[in-house]
Amino acid sequence: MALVAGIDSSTQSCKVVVCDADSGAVVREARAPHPDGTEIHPDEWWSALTDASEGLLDGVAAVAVAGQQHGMVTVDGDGEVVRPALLWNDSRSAAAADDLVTELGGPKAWADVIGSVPVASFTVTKLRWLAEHEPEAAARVAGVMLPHDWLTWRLGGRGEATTDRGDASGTGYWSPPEGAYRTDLLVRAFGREIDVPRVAGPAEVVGRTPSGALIAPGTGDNMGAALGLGLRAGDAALSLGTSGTVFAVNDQATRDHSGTVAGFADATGRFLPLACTLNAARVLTATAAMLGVDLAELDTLAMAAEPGAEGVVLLPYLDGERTPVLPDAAGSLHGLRRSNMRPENIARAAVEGMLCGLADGMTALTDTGVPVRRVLLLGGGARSAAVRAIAPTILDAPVVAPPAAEYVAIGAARQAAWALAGSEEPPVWDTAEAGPAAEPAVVPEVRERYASVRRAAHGV
Ligand SMILES: Nc1ncnc2c1ncn2[C@@H]1O[C@H](COP(=O)(O)OP(=O)(O)O)[C@@H](O)[C@H]1O
Ligand SMILES: O=C(CO)[C@@H](O)[C@H](O)COP(=O)(O)O
Repeated sequence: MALVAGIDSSTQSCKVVVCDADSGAVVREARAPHPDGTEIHPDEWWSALTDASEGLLDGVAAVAVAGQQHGMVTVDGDGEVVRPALLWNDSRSAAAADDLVTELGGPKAWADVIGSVPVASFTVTKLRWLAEHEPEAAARVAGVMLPHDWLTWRLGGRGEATTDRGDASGTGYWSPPEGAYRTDLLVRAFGREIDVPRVAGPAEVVGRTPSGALIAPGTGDNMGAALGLGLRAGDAALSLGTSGTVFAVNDQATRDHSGTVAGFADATGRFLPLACTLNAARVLTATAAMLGVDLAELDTLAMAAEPGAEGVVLLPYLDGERTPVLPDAAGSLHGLRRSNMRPENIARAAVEGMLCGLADGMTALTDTGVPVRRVLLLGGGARSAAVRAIAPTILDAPVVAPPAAEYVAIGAARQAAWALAGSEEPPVWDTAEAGPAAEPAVVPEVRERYASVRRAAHGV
């Protein structure tokens, strides 16, 4: 039995799974935490990866890394890290994003060229911020990589730097419709040309680990999840990790001029239109902490309240927000009265608020012409019984919760198995076989009230 490994280096932790290359069955797995913060030295990711994979990779024939998207890793001419990486959820480059959008002629101009309208998450805006705010560090930069690029490069002994089209599509200087770097946009942002990783083919072998395992190109974490779930036409994944994402695999490139849907590429040669919120599973942990309960008790409270939480609405912009673009917003509770100010309603409002933002993302996705006939829940937040119970009251499509598993890491392992097999298509794995879907039981007033509170509070 050949074994392959997949690594998910995400915002809060590094997860490693080892799978049977033929069936995808998970043979063993481990994880290690990442430090909190929106600015992290990449050595922290390496150390978590090393800790999590300790003793796990023996006998593994191929490996791939899927990583949190967009993070800016800058290296000097010797390959040394210039400054800690700015992560996807670091909003300091919001003004740089506005400037870049205006300079190119507005949101449509960006969407037409790269399929997305850059916001502070995108690497291109972080490069502009660095050039403007830290000119001495910027002067030492010889190259820029994404988190998964840098880890893949380290695994391979710091040889050639590579990336894949999925993760490259979140930089803002690689165009999914054109399938090529737009060096002009990188130079526009940073002021000069710097090295970028070569974009490898979806199942190319890009190196070997010191123990001889093949290294596949890896990808962004959402693209990894799409591979791990085996997303098909009509499926939308709704991931509740640190970020909330809703995405689908599509044959055509997406260009959403409103910017709500990012027109990313996937890890197989197709496309991955995606909407992303900055506040997802941590809305639940923060609400549980505020109420002084654990996550299971939060579930019980939320499920004891009526849909709509008797009028209580949480706008969950605890870390600012990306969709809608409100980088400086704070969260807010609305509709409190003496009669409804109960923990049950606050818990329910947290789950509903988190899901309403993603329901809006799903509507934007279908508005671009992507069909959604089924929603698959994944990520840490999908382990919540309340989320699984409440999702059908908010999302206008049948909802399924595949068995709880690390689908990003499994997707990376599937890519590794693909590179190992050298086949045209990825191996067929049925790791995400889900039970019956919960039919939608939408309570329209919940989203309507959420939207009217959001408009009143933020004008969007
Ligand atoms: N049963 C649960 N209910 C609610 N949230 C959960 C549950 N289990 C895990 N989480 C949350 O999921 C998050 C981690 O999810 P994960 O998808 O691994 O995130 P990331 O990939 O961004 O690091 C944490 O914030 C954790 O508190
Ligand atoms: O920025 C995005 C998508 O565009 C995020 O989805 C990141 O890729 C982080 O993922 P998680 O750590 O939340 O899984």
